[in-house]
Amino acid sequence: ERSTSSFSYSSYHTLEEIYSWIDSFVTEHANIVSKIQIGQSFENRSILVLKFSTGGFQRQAIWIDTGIHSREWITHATGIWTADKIVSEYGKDCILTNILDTMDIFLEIVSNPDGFAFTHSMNRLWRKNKSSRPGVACIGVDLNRNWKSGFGGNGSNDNPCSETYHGPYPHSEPEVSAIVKFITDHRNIKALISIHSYSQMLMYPYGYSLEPVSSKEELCNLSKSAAQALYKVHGMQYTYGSISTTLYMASGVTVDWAYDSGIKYSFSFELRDTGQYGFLLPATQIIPTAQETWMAIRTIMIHTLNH
Ligand SMILES: O=C(NO)N[C@@H](Cc1ccccc1)C(=O)O
Ligand SMILES: [Zn+2]
Repeated sequence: ERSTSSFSYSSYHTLEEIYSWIDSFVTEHANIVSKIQIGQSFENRSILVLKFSTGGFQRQAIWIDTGIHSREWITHATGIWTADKIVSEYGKDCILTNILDTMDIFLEIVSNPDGFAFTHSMNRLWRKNKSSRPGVACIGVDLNRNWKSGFGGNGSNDNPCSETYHGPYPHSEPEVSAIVKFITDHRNIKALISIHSYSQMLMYPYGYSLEPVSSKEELCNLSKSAAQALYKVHGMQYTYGSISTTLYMASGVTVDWAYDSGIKYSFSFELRDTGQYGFLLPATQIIPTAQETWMAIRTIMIHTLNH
């Protein structure tokens, strides 16, 4: 991509197109965006994070990841649009400007690059990463079951051929350990938003337990406000609540690890739709989905700034 002006934000893109867009995007907005490689995938692809910062050092920050499940293409597309929204709103939208004048934003768009490449080449519905181990018959670990909190519990599977295989041990997967290392070393991440599709839900911990988290009132109210802000844009209804009570038991998930690591404002989205197209959401819905999701993300960010 020579420049982002020719990039279509209303289309789905390949890994190569996204990585070259990232380079153009960072070049064009070098005053506020930088690119960090936090690690390498199992198949040795770069794992890239965009950093949005207006200065300071180790400022309190917000982490957003998309694409941890490779078939959920609407999430990468939403991440890309969100990156462009952040740079275009800075200096215009006073809420986003206030956020970025105090906090940094980290955005990992392709959190599972090997799986994503595979959805373009071989299997559009591939979910896991592409790790393989001697003597193990099937490929891939579910990167949303490989985290330490509740690892191996109900709502994950110890069968390597399962779509929810948790892996041999917590943080065994390079795509997960890279994030763990980055967030742990940073020491000042205040909110984490991990974006999936589909079902139209906004959820907070726990997935590994039916027990309510200590901050359940606050997280419930915040998820309600965020869902309402989302609804106002295009009338899409999102349900909200804890993962285990709203969706199903899921152990070893990103947001449970984040919450148990002290990141109180940890949320997971399930974007559009509710099953009509599912993972094959038409590209015509990319921008509407991203627009409404932005209003929910912005609600979570301003709450994080003010608390
Ligand atoms: O990935 C999908 N659907 O595609 N659903 C998520 C649901 C989820 C999201 C966040 C935390 C726990 C559970 C999954 O990993 O099962
Ligand atoms: Zn998912």
